[in-house]
Amino acid sequence: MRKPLIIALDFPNMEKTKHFLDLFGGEQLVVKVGMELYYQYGPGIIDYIKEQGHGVFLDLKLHDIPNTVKQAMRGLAGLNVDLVNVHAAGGANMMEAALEGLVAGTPAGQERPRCIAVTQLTSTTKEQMNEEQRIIGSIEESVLHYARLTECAGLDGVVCSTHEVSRIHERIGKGFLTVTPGIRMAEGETHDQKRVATPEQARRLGTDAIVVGRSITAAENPYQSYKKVLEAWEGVKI
Ligand SMILES: O=c1ccn([C@@H]2O[C@H](COP(=O)(O)O)[C@@H](O)[C@H]2O)c(=O)[nH]1
Repeated sequence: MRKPLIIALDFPNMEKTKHFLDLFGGEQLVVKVGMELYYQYGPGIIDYIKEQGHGVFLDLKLHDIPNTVKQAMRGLAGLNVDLVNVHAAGGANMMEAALEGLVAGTPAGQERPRCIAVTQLTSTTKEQMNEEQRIIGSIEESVLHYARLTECAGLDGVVCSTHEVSRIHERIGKGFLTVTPGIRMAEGETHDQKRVATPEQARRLGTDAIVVGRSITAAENPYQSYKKVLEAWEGVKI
């Protein structure tokens, strides 16, 4: 099965989003809708993207008390998205509640969206984690801890950086999804990302899906950049 390249649609408005998607003609994509678009347009933006036939990862990173997250997930389950997420730092009870909400809100006959948890953001360094979050040890230890917690809560996988993928697969198993942002071409600018990797590294380390934003969306020719990242990710000439 083809492993997804998820394009992060971090655009300021609907017009720019539509213009970007039009560049791909009829090609079926998997895209990520985050806070920037969803907080402005709500379910309407999801309906529009689904109508175009694209898969959707709704990246809202829920983090609140269990009951609030449960009820929010119940609502999101009705949007027919493929993947949603929470912050693992919200704890096991919150993650279990998220799953309960998703199961309860999924319309009969539809598959429930898969649910993953953010471990340590790819913009976080070890120093920040140690000093600001007061979590001791290495990033890898913290990510692994959150991944185990996520698995125990019954979720489908995690968001992490490419560099933690092999340890997670080794400890938890290959069926546990690893979705990795922080993807950059070797020559690319890293922006605010700290734990970055190239698409080739992600493929070699066994990542299940990569999330790519600015390397494609901010490129002069987004379609050409998409093809370049896809070739590197899939390891074949397209
Ligand atoms: O740890 C995380 C979790 C989520 N993201 C999201 O992925 C994209 C990355 O965009 P780039 O432009 O390729 O940096 C963005 O939407 C983030 O919200 C992440 O980067 N790291």
